[in-house]
Amino acid sequence: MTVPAIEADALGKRFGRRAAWALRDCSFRLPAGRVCAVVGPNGAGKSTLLALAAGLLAPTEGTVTVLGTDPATARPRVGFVDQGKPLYPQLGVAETLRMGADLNPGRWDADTADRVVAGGDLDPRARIRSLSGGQRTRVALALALGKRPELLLLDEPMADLDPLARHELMGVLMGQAAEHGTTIVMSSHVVAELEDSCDHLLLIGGGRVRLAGEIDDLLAAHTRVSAPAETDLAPHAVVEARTTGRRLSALLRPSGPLPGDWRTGTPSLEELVLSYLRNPGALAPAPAPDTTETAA
Ligand SMILES: Nc1ncnc2c1ncn2[C@@H]1O[C@H](COP(=O)(O)OP(=O)(O)OP(=O)(O)O)[C@@H](O)[C@H]1O
Repeated sequence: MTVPAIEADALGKRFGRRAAWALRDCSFRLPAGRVCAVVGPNGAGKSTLLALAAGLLAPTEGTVTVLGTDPATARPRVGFVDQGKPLYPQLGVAETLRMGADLNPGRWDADTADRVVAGGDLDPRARIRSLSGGQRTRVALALALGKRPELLLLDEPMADLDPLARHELMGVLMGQAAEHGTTIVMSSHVVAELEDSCDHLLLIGGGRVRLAGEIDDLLAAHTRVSAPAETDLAPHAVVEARTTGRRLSALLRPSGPLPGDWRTGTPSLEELVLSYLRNPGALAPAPAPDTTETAA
């Protein structure tokens, strides 16, 4: 059996005995080698989940296993770029990369780290404190990629990058995944941008996993339909339905063939995510059978 990159079982976290749960009862399994999008509204628990996987927070209940072991033990094999991109402000860019090389003897990928920094036209002598938010992100990504991690956890890595830099660095990340089989887990609010690059989805809402699985499977399991307003949608599972004038528009999980006079289409990832977020009561499909098992 292939070891999953991350496996969470009834994982929960709260910051203090009386505080609300930031994350509760989260169970999912992320196969190794995938590029996974973690999406959800502000305060949903995305950063908390990534920090738990990075071993920077301890669970209040449940467990999280990373690369087959506990997060602290896995840390040398994991790269993490926090939302705040913490770096040493007094160091220069080149010094920061040298520090990365010193901290990761034997596995430092200087070519990749240098290439990421060079793409931003950064002066190697510039102090971190003098860089813009997007330039700091570039250095933080260079540091994380230089470590050549097996698992890369990125908390909103693209948020302060300009569109060209986003495109270029997304390409670097996808290249890393394709060439080295790196598992990448990235949170983002720009769902439309994730559809082409990510192959797995983890949708978090209200501290719980609302939807998880391979994006192609999730899209194939749902259908956008348009039918006359009085149509009964049973027995199909309705995620969202709205009547506008004489038409009923809905997002369904069909439980059998649909009537031929309904107009149907496959939803985009953004439509799927928005429908689930707008309808907290909508039940997610049962998890797909585990495909990480390999024949012995
Ligand atoms: N250090 C902390 N102390 C207390 N509460 C916290 C702490 N970190 C997060 N929380 C709370 O946990 C919940 C989840 O926060 P988290 O930062 O994980 O959400 P998020 O999905 O990453 O949000 P965003 O999209 O805004 O970055 C929020 O209610 C937040 O207030």
